[in-house]
Amino acid sequence: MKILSTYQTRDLDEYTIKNEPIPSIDLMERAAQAFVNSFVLKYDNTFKTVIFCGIGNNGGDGLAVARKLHQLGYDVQTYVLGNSTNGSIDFLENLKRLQNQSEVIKLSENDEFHLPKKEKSVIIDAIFGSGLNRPIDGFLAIVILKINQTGLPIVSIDIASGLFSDTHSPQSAVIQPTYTITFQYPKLAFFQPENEKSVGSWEAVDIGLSQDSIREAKTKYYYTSSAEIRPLARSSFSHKGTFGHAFLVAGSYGMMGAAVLATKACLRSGVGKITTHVPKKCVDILQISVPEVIVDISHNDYHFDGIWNFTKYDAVAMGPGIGLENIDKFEEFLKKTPNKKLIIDADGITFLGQRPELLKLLPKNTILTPHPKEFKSLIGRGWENDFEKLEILSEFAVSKKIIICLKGKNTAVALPNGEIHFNSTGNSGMATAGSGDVLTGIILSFLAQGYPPEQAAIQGVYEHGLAGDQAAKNRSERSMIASDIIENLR
Ligand SMILES: NC(=O)C1=CN([C@@H]2O[C@H](COP(=O)(O)OP(=O)(O)OC[C@H]3O[C@@H](n4cnc5c(N)ncnc54)[C@H](O)[C@@H]3O)[C@@H](O)[C@H]2O)[C@@H](O)CC1
Ligand SMILES: [K+]
Repeated sequence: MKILSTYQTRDLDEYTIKNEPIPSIDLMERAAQAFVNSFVLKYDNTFKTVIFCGIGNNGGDGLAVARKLHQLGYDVQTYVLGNSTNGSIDFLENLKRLQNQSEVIKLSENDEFHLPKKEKSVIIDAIFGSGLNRPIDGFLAIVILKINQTGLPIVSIDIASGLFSDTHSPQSAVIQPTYTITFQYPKLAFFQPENEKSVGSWEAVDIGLSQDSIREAKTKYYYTSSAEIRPLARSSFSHKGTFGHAFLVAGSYGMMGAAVLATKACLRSGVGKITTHVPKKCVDILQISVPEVIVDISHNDYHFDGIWNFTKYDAVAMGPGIGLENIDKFEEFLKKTPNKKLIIDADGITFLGQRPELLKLLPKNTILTPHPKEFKSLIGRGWENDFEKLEILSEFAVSKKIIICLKGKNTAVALPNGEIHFNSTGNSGMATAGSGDVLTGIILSFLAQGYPPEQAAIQGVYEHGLAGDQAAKNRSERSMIASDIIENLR
């Protein structure tokens, strides 16, 4: 699913209005209905509903929502903030329609107002939407801070008031919603950790914007939903050679869990065969934990000490738990991999950060799977905010011609063409030791089976999160561990 900018969304709105055609007031009605359809599933009409509206089109949505909820038997209290005579055309039309049916309280600068104390209340935020063009201050900022302090659930229409859709939002008055019901597409702001409190949970509802126009819109940002996941067909005339032979370099004495988890995850993701390279004293652990693995045994008893020949394998993964003893052997390994499908994780990424000139040795489309701290060490710098981080991420993937899965909530997969694909699956239970090793195993498996590297990365991240979500359902986010993710791969 595409993630479009505010300007693109405005164009889409205009195109839809002109070409469907549909009057803009009816499009607003459709948007308000889509919001209400979702809202009523969360808050039934036993909740007192307090709606704060600005005077632009976001406020217009709020007024239409107020009317619809009133008609559904909700106890609705509607506030309009600011001078309503300056309102947008569709705002003014919706104000008229609502005032015929229900009271509207107008608030400006020095007016006293009291927020609901009733426990069973919910606030709807329709002060500003995508039209925000500067930080909120003055009277409106005070209202927003008061709303946030009520402790009541808040549902934002389209986007939290005060939050910029496409750029960094300065620390100022921003609604902190429990839930955001956004129109048609998620906004880029939703995927930035710095905005966690200004988004809450979110859902995108279809308001019927022109599909032709959406198809033509150009963007570098995408949201991976189930519709984009297309597993390769598995022929029934197959044997274990059909599904590839993976090679994994992982584990060291005391860190064998990494090798076990990555190996198992690779097998559970459909690979034909896997050979795992481990130090001599670690062989028994691996062989007993995963009888299906073929073991390639190092000369060294305890840690990674170079490998000799891996030409026969379809894809190679390097790094989980190998230790940081031998960077020279790591360099030697990279020199032997000019045409390999390759994924590098964990200690392998740390090596690249320690010796950045090695990045030149990575084959095109190599997949790296850093978490933010590892990514910082890889690029040798930090960032001022999460939007800058995305720019750096995209530029790095383009300039090095590699794929980077920057791990976290909504893991961002950056491709060599500059695109960034945000993942839609996963939960906080996956922030647990070994979870990254499982991801490496899954992506390795897909690479060995012949998935194009971009798809292996995007789909690997998606399936990893999906299995994690199932694991959290079976246990809980708190008690799940990395092995549970493997058990829930399907
Ligand atoms: N364009 C359309 O056809 C549709 C728009 N929709 C709604 O319209 C919203 C966008 O509406 P608008 O473009 O009218 O903009 P908003 O309603 O977000 O803002 C209204 C106006 O407030 C002013 N403003 C911006 N920042 C301010 C600040 N910090 N302090 C004081 N004033 C400020 C600007 O002049 C802005 O145009 C969307 O978020 C969505 O909710 C929906 O009804 C769907 C259809
Ligand atoms: K809003």
